[in-house]
Amino acid sequence: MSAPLLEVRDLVTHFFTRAGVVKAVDGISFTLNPGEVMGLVGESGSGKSITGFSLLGLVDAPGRIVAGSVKLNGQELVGLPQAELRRIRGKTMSMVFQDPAMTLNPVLTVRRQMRLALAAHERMSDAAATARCVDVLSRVGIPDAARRLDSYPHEFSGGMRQRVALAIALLHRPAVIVADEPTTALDVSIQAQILAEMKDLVRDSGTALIWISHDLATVSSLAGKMAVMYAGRMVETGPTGTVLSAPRHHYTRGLLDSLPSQAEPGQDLRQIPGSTPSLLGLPPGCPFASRCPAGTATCAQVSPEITWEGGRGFRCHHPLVEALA
Ligand SMILES: Nc1ncnc2c1ncn2[C@@H]1O[C@H](COP(=O)(O)OP(=O)(O)OP(=O)(O)O)[C@@H](O)[C@H]1O
Repeated sequence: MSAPLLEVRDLVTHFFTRAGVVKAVDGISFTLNPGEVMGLVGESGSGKSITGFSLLGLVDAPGRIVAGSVKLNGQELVGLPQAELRRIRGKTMSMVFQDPAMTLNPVLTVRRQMRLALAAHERMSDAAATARCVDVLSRVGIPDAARRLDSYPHEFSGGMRQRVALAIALLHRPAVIVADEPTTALDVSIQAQILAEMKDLVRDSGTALIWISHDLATVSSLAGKMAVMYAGRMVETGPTGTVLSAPRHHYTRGLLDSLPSQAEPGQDLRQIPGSTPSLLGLPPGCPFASRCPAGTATCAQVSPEITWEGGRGFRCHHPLVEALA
């Protein structure tokens, strides 16, 4: 069997702060093949964004990758000099952020920024560059793209701005896109449109997509497989339908129980009791132990290794066995 497009093994990223070591990403492993979409879910602060940044070599001091491997088309990215990572970023692997302002420069027209992004990796005639820009803008749902090229970011609505940022990420037809909550700040109807467009893009281009979100509904509609993060760790992973219908980890179950559709009409949503632990002083065992309905003394003391069963994996001493009703 050929090597996966992206292979992440035991990735660990820490921030070395005055207050101590923040274990933001603590042993993430997954593979991704062309055309696959993986959802990365978890509560705020669970390490989703830092995982995405780590893949692209975008973690700045006081943070750094301290262990693990990220292989893209078989090439190890961890430890590559920044100059080489820049050659890969935007070209073979690109990132879309929650806030399009992270990508877009407010004082440059869209044409100018796209031209600069193209020039970073390819020499092209003006005519060829314009054709490429119009093509990607049209593909992400920007009407009248040739005319809109000469607009500034503020002349677009929020949804259209995010589409422009997405178009820039797509300019070089990357093999992998890491999308960090790109629709979270948008209206629900615009979210649904962009999700539909992302599905088409992945289907038509074979691009692999990592879709970072705290929203299980978007992940369920877009991603064939998913990973659930808790306190920097990947606590469960597998095909999305299987994980959501028969979670093995109690945290995944808790997330599902807190969805509106799971609540009895007229009742408050069930929240997972307790709060997420500080990543500065994680307990020795399972970080979810103190909130877990099945937590035992062993769970508090011994960190569970990941158990792989078929295409899915989970880190739990007392995994759930029954599918959800
Ligand atoms: N520069 C930094 N210095 C210290 N700690 C940091 C730094 N950046 C991030 N962290 C820590 O890393 C942890 C993971 O952050 P991350 O942004 O990946 O979470 P997230 O799951 O993406 O959350 P959200 O959904 O809110 O974006 C957080 O607890 C945060 O405190």
